[in-house]
Amino acid sequence: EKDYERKYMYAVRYELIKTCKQTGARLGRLHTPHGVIETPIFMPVGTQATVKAMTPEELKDIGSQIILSNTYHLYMRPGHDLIERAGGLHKFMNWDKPILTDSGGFQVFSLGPLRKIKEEGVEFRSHLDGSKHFLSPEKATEIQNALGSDIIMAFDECAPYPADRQYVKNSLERTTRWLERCKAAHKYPERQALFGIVQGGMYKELREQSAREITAIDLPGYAIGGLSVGEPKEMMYEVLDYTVPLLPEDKPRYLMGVGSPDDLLEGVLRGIDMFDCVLPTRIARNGTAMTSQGKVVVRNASYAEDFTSLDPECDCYTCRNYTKAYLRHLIKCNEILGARLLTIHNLHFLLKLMENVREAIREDRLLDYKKDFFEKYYGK
Ligand SMILES: O=c1[nH]cnc2cc3nc(NCc4cccs4)[nH]c3cc12
Ligand SMILES: [Zn+2]
Repeated sequence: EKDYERKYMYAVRYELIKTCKQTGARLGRLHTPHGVIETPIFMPVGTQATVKAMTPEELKDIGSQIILSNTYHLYMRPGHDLIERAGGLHKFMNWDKPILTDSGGFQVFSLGPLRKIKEEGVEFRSHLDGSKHFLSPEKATEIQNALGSDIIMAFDECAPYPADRQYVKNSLERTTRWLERCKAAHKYPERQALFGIVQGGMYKELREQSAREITAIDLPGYAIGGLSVGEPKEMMYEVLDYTVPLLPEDKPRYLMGVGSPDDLLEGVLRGIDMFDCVLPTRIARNGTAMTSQGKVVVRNASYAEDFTSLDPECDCYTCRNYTKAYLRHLIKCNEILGARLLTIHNLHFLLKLMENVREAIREDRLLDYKKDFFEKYYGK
């Protein structure tokens, strides 16, 4: 389309197709400048402008609709200005579908003692060479504007777990002030959608306060942050139980950093539309596969002479062409092909799971699907 058409296009528009009668699950479509995304959706993580070990073509072949990348990492290396001169992140990494970038807050806070938080922003030392840097709502927004991602995340503070109530309250209130500053600094709201992030730790009243404050700021989508930070699963589900209903129905809901198959299903049941997690790609590289029969640690000696497919019920390239014995061999030798083949399978497994979930919502049988999946995958 011509430039003037793009000017009047929404950056991101959520279309709610149906809500499951049995549960809070939703079927939706997310319209973005780089294509339409069917939700609920799992987003593979490509921290340094690559989903590790995968080409864009392989990502498309397994059904990836959108990928994540990281503001902090790309700012540190190769630099957001270089990527801007390359024509933006899509062009730089040759990915023409949607991209979501996290704002860098979480990564900087994960640096631990290397950082100092102030109202203005966060001072930290580079994990690469120890040099001093400063990230603020304005800087994080400027970086994401330069990267050109379709969805950009507000610069927030993900409170550590556990954290005392007063700390979490002060932190969520600063995150709200930082969101206002991100929205004010955002240069291209008509083509990059800024999502706000709800914080509040594990405290019901603070989650309600954060949800009220963040959704009072009109934005194309909202995320739930501050979870998947080491808290018990049941605690995360409880926070979702009372936080998700406070988010507007007509906007996408993104649960950051989640997750494993059970967390994805529990999140969908509670009305979450978008997920991301490094798990499938990370465990693939050290030899663990998610299969229809549950986890298979293919590097275990028991598979040394197992000449059967990784997952008999999977139709991915890896399961159609290689045996567990061969995959084990590759992983033991730390061969690059081992990481590639297990990554292809694990991502395909989660993307296929979400495709099955969308179909189950369409046919109002999500609870049955979840029960069957849990019995096969977790044996319970
Ligand atoms: O509040 C958040 N704000 C912005 N980004 C996040 C990313 C997040 N990722 C996880 N968990 C997944 C993990 C990945 C590596 C260590 S934990 N939790 C997260 C919380 C946030
Ligand atoms: Zn497979």
